[in-house]
Amino acid sequence: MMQTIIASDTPSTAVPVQIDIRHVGKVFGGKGGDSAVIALDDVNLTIRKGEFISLLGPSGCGKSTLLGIVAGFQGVSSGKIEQNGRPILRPEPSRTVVFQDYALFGWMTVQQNVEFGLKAKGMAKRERAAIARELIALVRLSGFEDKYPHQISGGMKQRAAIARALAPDPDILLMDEPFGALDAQTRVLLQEEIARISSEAGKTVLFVTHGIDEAVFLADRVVVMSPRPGRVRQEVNVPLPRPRTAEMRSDPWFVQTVNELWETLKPEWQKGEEE
Ligand SMILES: Nc1ncnc2c1ncn2[C@@H]1O[C@H](COP(=O)(O)OP(=O)(O)OP(=O)(O)O)[C@@H](O)[C@H]1O
Repeated sequence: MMQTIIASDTPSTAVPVQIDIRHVGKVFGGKGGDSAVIALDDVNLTIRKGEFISLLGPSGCGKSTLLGIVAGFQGVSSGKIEQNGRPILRPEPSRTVVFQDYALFGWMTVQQNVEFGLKAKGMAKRERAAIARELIALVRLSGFEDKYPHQISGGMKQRAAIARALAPDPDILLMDEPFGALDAQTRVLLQEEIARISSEAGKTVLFVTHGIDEAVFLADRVVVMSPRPGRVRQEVNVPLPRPRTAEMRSDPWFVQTVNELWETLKPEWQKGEEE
């Protein structure tokens, strides 16, 4: 098996821990004759402020379940999960989520979608309009403020969804296969965009993906999960400097790491295909 690589730019232990996942287990079903599914088993993960973590693994290894637990959508069956030392019990604006299917409100313009969370918080119109405009510029959608979701492309919808998720100024941005529905070229462009946006916004990010190259390209640390039961099998620190740029995809370390991860994960992917 591949060696876990410890990079020289591993976030210092002086950087505060933001999310602390300790011995987390999650079981679905098992009542009334159902067979239980152990979605997560003894998962441990520490996420430090400002880190970009990719959660990588084949279908069914519990990535979305873990992201949902960090979001506060669902509780743990065992173990504990904390944000800044306090248990995560419910969804909060300090942790926002970008899903694969955009989840924009179809009856609202881009501007209104981005303002939505700020309006819900009771922020005054001028202030929220100014914040939304800034974020729309950050995701390079200036000029499209008044468009409705059906009037813009999939990639633009996902940019708008990212701006909307950044609007409440969350501690952590949770992204569940956000580029999964996009064509290959748009996906590559958006990967470069999120690398830039997360650096510029200085956000902690937990990014769920099946894509090995996407996981390595974006992350400070790739957390590799294995299925049945879902566990963390390996962590790879990524020594590539920030901001990430397209040419880093041909860096020998990048190419070798993607290949090694593929060799490691291939049997599990093949097994998943056969099921
Ligand atoms: N609400 C639920 N009820 C029952 N089983 C569930 C539920 N949610 C997830 N599971 C099961 O838990 C396991 C982990 O699922 P999860 O969706 O977290 O995996 P994943 O790695 O995100 O997969 P994918 O990449 O396909 O989205 C799977 O076996 C799945 O069928």
